[in-house]
Amino acid sequence: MSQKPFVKVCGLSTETDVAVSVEHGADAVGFVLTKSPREVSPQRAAELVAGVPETVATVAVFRSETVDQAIQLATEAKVGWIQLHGHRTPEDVKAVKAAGFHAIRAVRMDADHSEFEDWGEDFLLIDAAVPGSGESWDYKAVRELAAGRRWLVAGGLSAQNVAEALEESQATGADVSSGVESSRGVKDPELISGFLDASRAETPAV
Ligand SMILES: O=C(O)c1ccccc1NCC(=O)[C@H](O)[C@H](O)COP(=O)(O)O
Repeated sequence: MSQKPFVKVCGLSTETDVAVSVEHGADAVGFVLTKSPREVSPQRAAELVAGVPETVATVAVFRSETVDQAIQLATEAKVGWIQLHGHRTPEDVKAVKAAGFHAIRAVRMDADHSEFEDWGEDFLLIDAAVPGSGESWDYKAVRELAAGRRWLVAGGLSAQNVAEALEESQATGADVSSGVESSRGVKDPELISGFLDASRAETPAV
């Protein structure tokens, strides 16, 4: 990859983990506002967002919520971006954008090809079957399907495989959660900084 990848660290819940992500060059930080071991309230997300510089994107993540609920909760959390998992429609993306948010739409790597079409989102996020599960997959499998899109590769990434995943998939960037945790839902600052450094490393020639 010749351009610097766009890297998002997701599922943050402490000031320390947000600060480490920002200091080590994260382009986006994510807060899970849906049922998850990483769930934070919109009020807690707003406290964390207050410590994020404007140059870094703040993302609220949703799965089972309707788009109207997501917009309401994201407004309370004071984020600039909404990430939608689950079954979605082009109208959902339009509603997010019309409400003044940037949009990330998440799809499973094995979704119907029609779901990889451009619905007007800022990024497509191509993930494992279960979001936030730490499951890896064959990142090069969607390379042709996603070519020409702005998209993030996600699912089972860590400092050990992110550079290779970016190279193989030709994604615009990467998203991580489990791979920077010491146990489920508990982020590790050293793993966060290691991931961010590794995501910008060139893949060694083989
Ligand atoms: O992280 C969660 O628990 C979660 C729950 C419900 C919907 C989305 C969720 N996470 C979304 C993300 O952006 C994750 O970072 C992405 O799925 C990658 O996760 P991981 O394989 O753990 O790195």
